[in-house]
Amino acid sequence: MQIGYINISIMFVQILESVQTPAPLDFKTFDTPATINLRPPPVDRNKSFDDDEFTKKPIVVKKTITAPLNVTSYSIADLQMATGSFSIDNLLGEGSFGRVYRAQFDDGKVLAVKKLDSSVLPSELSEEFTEIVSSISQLHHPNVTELVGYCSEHGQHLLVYEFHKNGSLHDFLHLSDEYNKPLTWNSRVKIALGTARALEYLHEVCSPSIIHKNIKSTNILLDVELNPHLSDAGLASSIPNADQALDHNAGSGYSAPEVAMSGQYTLKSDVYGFGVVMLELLSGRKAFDNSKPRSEQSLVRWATPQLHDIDALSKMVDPELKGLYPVKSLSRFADVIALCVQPEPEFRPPMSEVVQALVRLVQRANMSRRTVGNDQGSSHGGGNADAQEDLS
Ligand SMILES: Nc1ncnc2c1ncn2[C@@H]1O[C@H](COP(=O)(O)OP(=O)(O)OP(=O)(O)O)[C@@H](O)[C@H]1O
Repeated sequence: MQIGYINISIMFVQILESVQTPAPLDFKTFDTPATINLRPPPVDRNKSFDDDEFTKKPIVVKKTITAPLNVTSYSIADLQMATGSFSIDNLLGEGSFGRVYRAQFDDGKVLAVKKLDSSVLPSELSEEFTEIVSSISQLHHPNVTELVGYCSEHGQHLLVYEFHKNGSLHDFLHLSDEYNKPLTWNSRVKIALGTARALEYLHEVCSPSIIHKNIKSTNILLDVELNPHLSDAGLASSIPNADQALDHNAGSGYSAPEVAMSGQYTLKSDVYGFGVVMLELLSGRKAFDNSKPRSEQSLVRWATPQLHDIDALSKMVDPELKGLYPVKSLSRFADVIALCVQPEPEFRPPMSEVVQALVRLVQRANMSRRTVGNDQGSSHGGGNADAQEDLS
């Protein structure tokens, strides 16, 4: 009887210890970035009840590997109210993983709700969803869209993010209307630098490092001050079958050549996608545009031979800028692009180097502004595109 009591006590202490020792991801700097999977090792569902390890810790096995959820849990009813029953009027867009809705709550707060498609995450995978939420909720960076909540009810899985009023960089660049003025050169540099910092954080600060896998201008959201926020961070690397859902990206113009060949995503394929976004910022063109003549449809193929030729560059630059850009800044920006979109992944720079190059570009622009007084001397079109903003 007493032995039984001691055994039960030991088991109880074991369970308590396991529950009290969650394994949160740490975000220390690391030396050798590895290809990562944010998810903990999969649980072997074929293990029998006789299995030694299984019988010793039957309840707490998953608890020890999933960090606590520190985001709000919403009910479906809450989200239905806030999105007008997921009405078309509140639909912000639809992507690889599901639809995104604008949600306005009773207290006036506005958030974005991503309803994951059941084909992406079947209803029975609720435990996997908890792990996904747990992983993504640990990402905190000023240029990464923050996960603020989730909902897992009736087999539905929804992610609730902060809402960015100015929508995506893609829409801002390519669907500009009377409300969206063309982006100034400085705003473009600011967006590139912020996005580079977000990727540097995922690649080189998070441990294990996170491959975004889906860098493109629709995943860069802009706030009211046009600061960029990278969306979907940690999503593709934690959803079990994400790579299949991302297959349609093959012809989108953002996919690195080696991804198109082998389907293998790496940190360097993210760097390539980032280079394509920079090209979009420079040229105002889409990554792939089938309304253009064949030789100009792929932005990378069309633009890369011209990146080191200043005359060609000035023809390639977004006409919406109306010549208002400092020529040196443009050519340094083009140099960074050329490094990022190299066909050989091993020659592409790590994101920390991209950040440093863009910081130097901004610092030089700020210095020359201080010494010259304004940009007129160096602006291609004689305008003063950048005098009003400090990017550093
Ligand atoms: N947090 C948000 N705030 C404001 N708008 C958002 C937010 N998240 C997404 N959107 C809008 O919803 C659209 C769809 O987003 P989503 O990420 O689902 O798809 P996508 O970026 O077009 O494609 P993919 O799923 O391949 O990334 C975005 O282009 C953007 O306009």
